[in-house]
Amino acid sequence: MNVRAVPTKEIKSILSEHWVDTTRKPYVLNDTAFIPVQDGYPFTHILPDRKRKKRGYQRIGDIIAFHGPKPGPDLIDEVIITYNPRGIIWYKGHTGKMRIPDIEPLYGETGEVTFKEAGIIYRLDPSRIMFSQGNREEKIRVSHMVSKGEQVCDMFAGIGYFTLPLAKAGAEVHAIELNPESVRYLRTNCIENNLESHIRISEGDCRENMKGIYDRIHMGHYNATDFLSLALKHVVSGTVLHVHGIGDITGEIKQILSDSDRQGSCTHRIIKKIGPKKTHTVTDVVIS
Ligand SMILES: C[S@@+](CC[C@H](N)C(=O)[O-])C[C@H]1O[C@@H](n2cnc3c(N)ncnc32)[C@H](O)[C@@H]1O
Repeated sequence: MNVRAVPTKEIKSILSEHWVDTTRKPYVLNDTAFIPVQDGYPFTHILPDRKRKKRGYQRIGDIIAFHGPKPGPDLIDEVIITYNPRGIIWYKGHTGKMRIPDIEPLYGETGEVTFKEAGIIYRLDPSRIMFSQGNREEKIRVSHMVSKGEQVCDMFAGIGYFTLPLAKAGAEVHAIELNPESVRYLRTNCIENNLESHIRISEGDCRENMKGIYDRIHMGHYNATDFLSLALKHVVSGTVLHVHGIGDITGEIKQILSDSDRQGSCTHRIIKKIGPKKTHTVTDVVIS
């Protein structure tokens, strides 16, 4: 598709020009809009035809990451033209309990990136550590639930995905993480965000590191229910748990509560779609 790059703020007036191909949609990227041009008129760029179904990818700093099937050369070219990224990677999957990404580099370089999301600075190497932008709304939601001085345990802290927004919202967070490389980024990210006095980091397994009673327990792991009976040893009436999982796990949670002689109310919500008929969910459990 032949397009002309124009300033986005001029798009409204330009769309009525005679050279515009009105059968195709303009493509807008920040301050630049790419307007489809009719045959025979001058153009500044050629973009791949955009008729195909839109394929999702993440922008993690200046690296583009694809999930799902391997993208073809046309899509890779489109992404290069559109974003001029430092590198493009394809996440083939994750391995082991630390969810270490199995990636294939597709273009340019990979390596450490620093970026801001909802006012928090994150640093990580997306080719070595997972990052899910689909959890953005959930991070905002839970951080709005926090009261100042609340004692929170983040049992699967990673590089601080939830730890950092929770601490920024006023919580005192005990962040536990098994993967030493994630812990290294977690420490850096605490300093980058000036939150080191509100975050206590334990490097190791949450099964050996939880201490005392918490007001809130964050369980950001797809197999969180495997760790729920342990978490229930660190609650009192009023403690809130955010139990992540795949699909509706409220039945399983109620069974574990009952087996542990605990009672609580469960509210289940979908965070994102992760495959055909497969959803990443979170169930808020308020202990009574
Ligand atoms: C799914 S990732 C983190 C996800 C993050 N909370 C999010 O939703 O984006 C899970 C993290 O838990 C860590 N992990 C896995 N098992 C653990 C355990 N038993 N104790 C502590 N951390 C663990 C992994 O290393 C990984 O960083």
